[in-house]
Amino acid sequence: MIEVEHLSKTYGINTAIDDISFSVEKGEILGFLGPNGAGKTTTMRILSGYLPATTGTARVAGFDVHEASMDVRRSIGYLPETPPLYLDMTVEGFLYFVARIKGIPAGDRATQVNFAIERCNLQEKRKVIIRKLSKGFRQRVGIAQAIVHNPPAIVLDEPTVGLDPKQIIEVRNLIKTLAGDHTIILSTHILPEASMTCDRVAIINRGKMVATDTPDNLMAQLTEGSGYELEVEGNIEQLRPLLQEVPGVREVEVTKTPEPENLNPTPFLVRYPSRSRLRIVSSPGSEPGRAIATAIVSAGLGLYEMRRVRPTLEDVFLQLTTEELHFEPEDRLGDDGEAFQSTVKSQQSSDEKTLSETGGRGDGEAGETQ
Ligand SMILES: Nc1ncnc2c1ncn2[C@@H]1O[C@H](COP(=O)(O)OP(=O)(O)OP(=O)(O)O)[C@@H](O)[C@H]1O
Repeated sequence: MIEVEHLSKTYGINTAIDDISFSVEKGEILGFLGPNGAGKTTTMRILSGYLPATTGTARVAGFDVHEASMDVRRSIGYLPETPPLYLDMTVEGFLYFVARIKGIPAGDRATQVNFAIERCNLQEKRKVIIRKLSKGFRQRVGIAQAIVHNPPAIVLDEPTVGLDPKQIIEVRNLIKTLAGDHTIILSTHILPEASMTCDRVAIINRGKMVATDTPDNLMAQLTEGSGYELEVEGNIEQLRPLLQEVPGVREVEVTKTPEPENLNPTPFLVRYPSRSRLRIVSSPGSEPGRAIATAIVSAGLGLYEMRRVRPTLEDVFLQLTTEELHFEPEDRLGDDGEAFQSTVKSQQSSDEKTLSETGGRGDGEAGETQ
């Protein structure tokens, strides 16, 4: 549905995007991630026909953005970071206005406006002046104006920025319901949002595409950050060499040692002063959890908590977009610009398997309400 090939854009001497290529299949939601100034908005504006590229091609629904820009505009709905709303119009009046601007024939406008109002759940607000709406409802009106002509593709630039947690969930759910019928590109800074909402993500840094894959695949291949956190009671120095011998264990770090009772100034604040906390880093692809638990129990120590730690999309993002990359050579971008084939399974908290006195944290939606 959307195909981008070797797209570049320069502003004077400043290269905003540099030879990027990607595609989005029909019905897919692609998350477009990148730090500030990475080139996301520039790419989205080119795709939406609002900005010419310097070199390269982009096609939406088969139409070239340069050669058939009017067809492209008919095929795409664009929600810029700041929704273009006329605050003194009613929701309905504004959508009729947009429908006319977008060239919808007069006889079809009522149907199309009703379609957008229903899809965005704005029925109760259709007669309300936009100025009086909350930011969340204004964002829905912004999405309604993007879909009023029922385009096959939708481009949303930071659609949840500035919304409160409840509004974020509502807009996110709305985006999910639009997928399937529509192909969606969604830029966001909220990485759990990308994990939860998007089928695939594309990560752009300094104008270059550094990764495109499903969030799960990207996370699954991250070499750093997999391991376990444990709470153990007993002689930790006796245990440490045993753990280091377990196949798949790369590093054992004691993060909290037992506190000598006479040195503990506030014993009532420390529930378990005799226990240690450990962080174990496992080798990529290994699964030493069972052997770790066996080693601890066989050594006669108490195992009170064992929690798997998995890299998150945030870890992937940081590794790909910070200066000091820590990848092994085979995990880096190839010199030929070949996409990064990388990184870690499942989002950290939702899949954490906790073996604990108090049970699992079960905070898989931790990012949801931030
Ligand atoms: N009109 C312009 N003139 C000159 N430089 C521009 C212009 N628009 C964007 N740039 C530059 O191009 C680069 C990419 O900007 P762009 O807005 O596409 O990034 P972004 O990823 O959307 O950033 P953000 O997340 O902050 O919105 C930046 O270095 C920016 O300063």
